[in-house]
Amino acid sequence: MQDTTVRCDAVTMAAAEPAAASYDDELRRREALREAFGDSSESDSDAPREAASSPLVGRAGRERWRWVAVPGVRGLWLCADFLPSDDQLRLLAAIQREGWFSDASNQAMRFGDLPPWAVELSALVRECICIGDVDVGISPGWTNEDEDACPLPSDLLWREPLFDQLIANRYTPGEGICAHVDLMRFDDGIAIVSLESACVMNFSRECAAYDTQNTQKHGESESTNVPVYLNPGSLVVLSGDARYHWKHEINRKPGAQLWNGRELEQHRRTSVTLRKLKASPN
Ligand SMILES: O=C(O)CCC(=O)C(=O)O
Ligand SMILES: [Fe+2]
Repeated sequence: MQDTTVRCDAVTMAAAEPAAASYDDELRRREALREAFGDSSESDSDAPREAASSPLVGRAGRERWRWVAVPGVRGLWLCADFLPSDDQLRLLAAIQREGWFSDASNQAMRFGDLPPWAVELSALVRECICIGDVDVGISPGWTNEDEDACPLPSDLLWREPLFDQLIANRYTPGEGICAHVDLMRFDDGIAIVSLESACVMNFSRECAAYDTQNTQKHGESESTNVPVYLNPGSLVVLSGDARYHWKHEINRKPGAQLWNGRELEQHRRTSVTLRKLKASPN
């Protein structure tokens, strides 16, 4: 067991030393560009500016951004089409180039000085939250103008840096992550990008059980479960209730990955989780 990211199967971890964070500057964006496209794209003066400023997503991706509030879990938002397929491949290639994963290691953590592609990804998460369409769906009592009707409260959205910690997880078929709430040393506002195999992430909340007079049954509780389908290229954002009061879990044991009554085919899955460390008390 490590961190709160309790993998259901044995994993090892390649952790880096914390390093000083310098976040969103132009130099890093350029490095990210080189990383994703190679040197040639920078010297290509005919390249459109939009493409040059964001290697992980083209304009087509941006136009599709649509946020859905997951019914029943306050603070849980899904953007299913965050990364189009070619951008997913580019992100995977950038992760692959880090050389983090091997037979013995399927998780990597980085603190502070994130790789350029992760800095770029963080900026893209912010942009997606800012400009993506919002659909509050059947969330009771919300309108699209509500403070709640935004994937991240503005104090989290505009903090600097937005994220300074990442975990990349690689799951082979059958491997998942046990139910957990992320450690309290991480601040509110967590983003998870899914790549490769689709999966169902289950959110569960312990609720006290009540009898017919609505009095709590001694020592009893019931669990509310909300399954969320995470397709490759999707982004989920957790804050508030979803981050602190709901556990999340991916159970990929045979028979457990059910969606619309059918079992999902399992392949390798890679995810990138972005978080922000809480300031340490001096
Ligand atoms: O792999 C995922 O999608 C979730 C990872 C996670 O929950 C974590 O690292 O805390
Ligand atoms: Fe987690």
